Amino acid sequence: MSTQSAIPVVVNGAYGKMGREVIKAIDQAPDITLVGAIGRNPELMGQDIGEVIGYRPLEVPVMNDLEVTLVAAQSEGLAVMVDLSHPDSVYESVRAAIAYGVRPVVGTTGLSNAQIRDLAEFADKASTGCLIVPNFSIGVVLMQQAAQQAAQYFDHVEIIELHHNQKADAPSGTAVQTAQMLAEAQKSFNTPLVKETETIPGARGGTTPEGINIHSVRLPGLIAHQEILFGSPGQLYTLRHDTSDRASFMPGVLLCIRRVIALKSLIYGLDKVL
Ligand SMILES: NC(=O)C1=CN([C@@H]2O[C@H](COP(=O)(O)OP(=O)(O)OC[C@H]3O[C@@H](n4cnc5c(N)ncnc54)[C@H](OP(=O)(O)O)[C@@H]3O)[C@@H](O)[C@H]2O)C=CC1
Ligand SMILES: O=C(O)C1=N[C@H](C(=O)O)C[C@H](O)C1
Repeated sequence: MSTQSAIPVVVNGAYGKMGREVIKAIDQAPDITLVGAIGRNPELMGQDIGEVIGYRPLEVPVMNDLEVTLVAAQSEGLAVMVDLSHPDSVYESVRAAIAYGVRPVVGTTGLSNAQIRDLAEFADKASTGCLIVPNFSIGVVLMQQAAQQAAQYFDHVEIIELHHNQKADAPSGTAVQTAQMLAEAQKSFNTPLVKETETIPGARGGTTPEGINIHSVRLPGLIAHQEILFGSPGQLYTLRHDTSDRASFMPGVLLCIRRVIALKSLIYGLDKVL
């Protein structure tokens, strides 16, 4: 019989589209317990987060003071902050969590490479685990691994990511991570055959330092989708992942909560902790 008590978790961005799903998933996980819920809407302060999200009373009030909530969480044991908020605020929130010894699981996208490097250094110095995970779904990990294999054989690749039109950042964190994984093949992609001219700026998408084009589509009716297209003379190889429900992210989120408490440094990507 295990004597370990449940892992205390704070959710930042608690009543957002992802935050609310995470709160329900935590409630159904016997080894994890919600101890804090952060949001900014002053009208919701002090209200029960379970009721705010239309679930069931959870006896955890919505708070807008991250630091107070982190201190309270830390007093309950080795605590975790799941961040599903906004690119503008995520860097500061993650730094604050590390400073208070609370392990961040970061789903929020839009962090720059420099910010990630800085957080890695900070987590290392503090010997505090931190997981940055641009995509929590297993299907995306499998697609990225297949893409890495294909990159050994194809010299031409473009990424198309498609999301709902309430998404703040472009390209998606998943697309950025996918391009970085392709770049591990250490080759130059997409050498142009002709001089290209964009008659509409941006028509060829954004280009990563490795020369991989990323195209971002934003439309109502979409959730989260990505295609990776490899081309070579006479053939096209397409990998595609579709998210039809945010439930697909929850096993990954719960896994990361369980994994991060044993870490002493920052790890980037779900694939590294599976
Ligand atoms: N890693 C993954 O697998 C996934 C990652 N994501 C990422 O998670 C993040 C959240 O996505 P989603 O739930 O769809 O977004 P939502 O906009 O639905 O939710 C974000 C929440 O964060 C709060 N918020 C917004 N701005 C700020 C800010 N500046 N400071 C603090 N809190 C803020 C908002 O509440 P309020 O303004 O009231 O505080 C809101 O409730 C995005 O970066 C998205 O890309 C999404 C899906 C999967
Ligand atoms: O904003 C979203 O919705 C999503 N964001 C993440 C990203 O930017 O890759 C993960 C997933 O695509 C959903």
